[in-house]
Amino acid sequence: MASNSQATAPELDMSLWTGRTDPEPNSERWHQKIQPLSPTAAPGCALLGFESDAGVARNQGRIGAAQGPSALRKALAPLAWHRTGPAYDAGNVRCEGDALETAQQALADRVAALLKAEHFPVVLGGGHEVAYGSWLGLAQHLADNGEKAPRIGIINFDAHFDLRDPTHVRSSGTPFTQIADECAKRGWPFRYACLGVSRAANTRALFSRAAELGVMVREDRDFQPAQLECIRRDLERFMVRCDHLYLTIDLDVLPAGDAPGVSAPAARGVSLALLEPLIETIRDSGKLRLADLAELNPDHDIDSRTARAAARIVFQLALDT
Ligand SMILES: N=CN[C@@H](CCC(=O)O)C(=O)O
Ligand SMILES: [Mn+2]
Ligand SMILES: [Mn+2]
Repeated sequence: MASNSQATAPELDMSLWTGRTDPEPNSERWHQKIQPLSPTAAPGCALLGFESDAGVARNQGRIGAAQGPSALRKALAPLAWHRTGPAYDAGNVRCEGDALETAQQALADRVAALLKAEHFPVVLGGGHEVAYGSWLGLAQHLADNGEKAPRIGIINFDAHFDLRDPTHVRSSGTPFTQIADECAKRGWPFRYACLGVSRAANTRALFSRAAELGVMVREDRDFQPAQLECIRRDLERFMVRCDHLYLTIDLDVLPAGDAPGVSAPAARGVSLALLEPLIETIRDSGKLRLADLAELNPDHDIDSRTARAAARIVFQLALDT
């Protein structure tokens, strides 16, 4: 629960979960199966919204991602149900005004509680400032469990490194530098893979910082069908060196035509057809503890394309058979 008045946890609103109902047996859709999270719920996939675009505003981007969680739920609601385990709606954490740090801490507390209850949290952003709160929740949980220096692997599908200098402004452009700083403070290794990076959208300073931090980088142009197996093998080598994985997907990694509803659309991007097999590899690794989706901005979406792509990714991540 949010611990103060600046980041509130609005009542769970299940009214977004509507859609087509088929009369045949075995024809359920997400809106018929998802349940409001209760404290005694059996372990399952728990969706938690992060209603924030304060980080995007600070990063001089196009605001609107605070409405992302609702748009994503609406797009997921009518999708067919293929899970065996339960799925829950855990409500939202809302960032009030510019109170980003408070909201990130509230998100971390909620994520840590979900992990403690053995759920698989999928956080629905929100700008990519969601990543700092998500990671902090996993870190809190692992520290509470007595892990001294957990090897957390962060896998970010993104056109951007989001490794800007956070000294003066902490924003949607700084979460991974903030995490690197936090890891250094704690004496934890920082393991970060950033896949789908656009060279044109990231300065030389950002490439240098990525190199200094030992980031695994694959550019958007590396994603060719013939190279997919090679990228998968590299990713597997990265994952072997980690105990726990945190997957974060910035929807601006997709081509702008597929995902116009983001703050900073990618001129080139990587298609979902190429990303999906890698997401499945990560899902099936046995190490994935937490995932989030960032930057869905319904104000700039066209015919819910971005929301539908995001929902498809959540659908895929939640498959357990
Ligand atoms: N999360 C956003 N990241 C990008 C935005 C780039 C832009 O607005 O053009 C970044 O800071 O690099
Ligand atoms: Mn991005
Ligand atoms: Mn990003």
